[in-house]
Amino acid sequence: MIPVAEARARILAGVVPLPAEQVALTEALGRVLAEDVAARLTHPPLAVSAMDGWAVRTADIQALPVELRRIGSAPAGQPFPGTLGPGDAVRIFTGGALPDGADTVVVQEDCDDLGESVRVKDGSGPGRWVRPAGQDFAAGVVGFKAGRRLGVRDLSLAAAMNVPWLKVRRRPRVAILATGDEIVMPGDTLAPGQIVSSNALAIAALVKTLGGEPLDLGIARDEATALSQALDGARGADLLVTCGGASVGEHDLVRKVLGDRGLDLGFWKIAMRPGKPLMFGRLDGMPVLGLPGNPVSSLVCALLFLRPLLLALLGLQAEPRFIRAVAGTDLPANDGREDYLRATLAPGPDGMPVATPFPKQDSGMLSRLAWADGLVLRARHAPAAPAGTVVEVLPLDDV
Ligand SMILES: Nc1nc2c(c(=O)[nH]1)N[C@H]1C(S)=C(S)[C@@H](COP(=O)(O)OP(=O)(O)OC[C@H]3O[C@@H](n4cnc5c(N)ncnc54)[C@H](O)[C@@H]3O)O[C@H]1N2
Ligand code: MOO
Repeated sequence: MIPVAEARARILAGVVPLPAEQVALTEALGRVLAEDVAARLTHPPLAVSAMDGWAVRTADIQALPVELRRIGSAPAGQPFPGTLGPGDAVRIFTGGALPDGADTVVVQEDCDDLGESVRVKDGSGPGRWVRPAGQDFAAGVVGFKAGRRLGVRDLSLAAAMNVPWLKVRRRPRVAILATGDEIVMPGDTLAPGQIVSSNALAIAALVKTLGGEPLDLGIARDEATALSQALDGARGADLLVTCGGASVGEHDLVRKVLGDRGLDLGFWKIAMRPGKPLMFGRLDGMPVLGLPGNPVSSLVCALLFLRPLLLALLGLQAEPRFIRAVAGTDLPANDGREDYLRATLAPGPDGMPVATPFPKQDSGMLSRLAWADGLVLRARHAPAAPAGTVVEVLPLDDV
């Protein structure tokens, strides 16, 4: 059994980000930028008004009230072509270009529109309610750097920068194979002894959440030919994930079948709970992760190994991010397997959350995983720790 950190290091060794592809802005949400994005224009392109009102010269509004001559108007998109001279005013609207000669805007609430003229009753110095050209960004300014996962606000900025297409990392294609004679699809009628496949569905959802493309290879029976045939479907994938059949029983055939197909086995079995029988290798260069069948083991392994691998393929920071919390209960001494305890998180008195592991941690109990807020990390051979001890927690709020 190798330690968790070593297993992850071996999985990530030599992984390079996938090639880039170009997508329309409308398809870019959640994708990871492969190159810096620079503004293709200056915003605002010229000085514009921030309010509906009147564009005037500060020199003309020193003594108030004052009546100024209306010489035109400047709605957004239709700049006033002339220049303001002494005593002139131009009706202006939010987003309208500030006319030449004007240096300030007075909001319409502080003016009386008299038709041919305007009475200005209040107003302040130069630049008031004026958005200078380039206040937001100038052409050529880098809005985002390569390696950023694009969110809703980023799409808005890219659009404003007049960038209608973006170079992003190709989505990792992940073939997912569930195995087991007893496994049926959710919604199927169950014969005695059968159970519903929860793993493959969850793994596919995780892959999608991370920006990958799951490829469902279905459920293979515990039989070498069936397994081997199902594995044919992984051709062209960037990564193969199997669920179940990873342990030592005589029905646990995955490793053998993969071996017959030429798997270059990296490791099998790690010092971790849940997830001991995790397997990793390469099949014609394609990484293969053999997840244990127990549903909790499968998902926890996916979070600690599959997620980093997918992130690395997308060129993102791959190491899991832990937060600190205080233990809500006494923690017993740990054995030689790094332990990940499903726990609730509650606000603590000094700002640090309190992590309270569920009393029972069997790796078949998905309910506790779904109800947990985080996984409390217990190092190998960690001594007993009383409630209140600071612990590391892998948050589950994003999965
Ligand atoms: N003698 C030993 N037995 C076991 C060991 C061991 O070291 N010695 N390791 C245990 C550990 S730890 C784990 S984890 C499991 C993993 O076993 P497998 O990967 O071979 O998984 P299966 O035997 O196929 O299934 C285990 C369990 O999970 C259920 N399962 C399988 N696939 C799915 C699925 N897609 N969705 C939901 N549930 C699934 C399956 O029905 C079993 O109940 O081995 C221990 N045994
Ligand atoms: O690793 Mo197993 O996941 O302990 O049940």
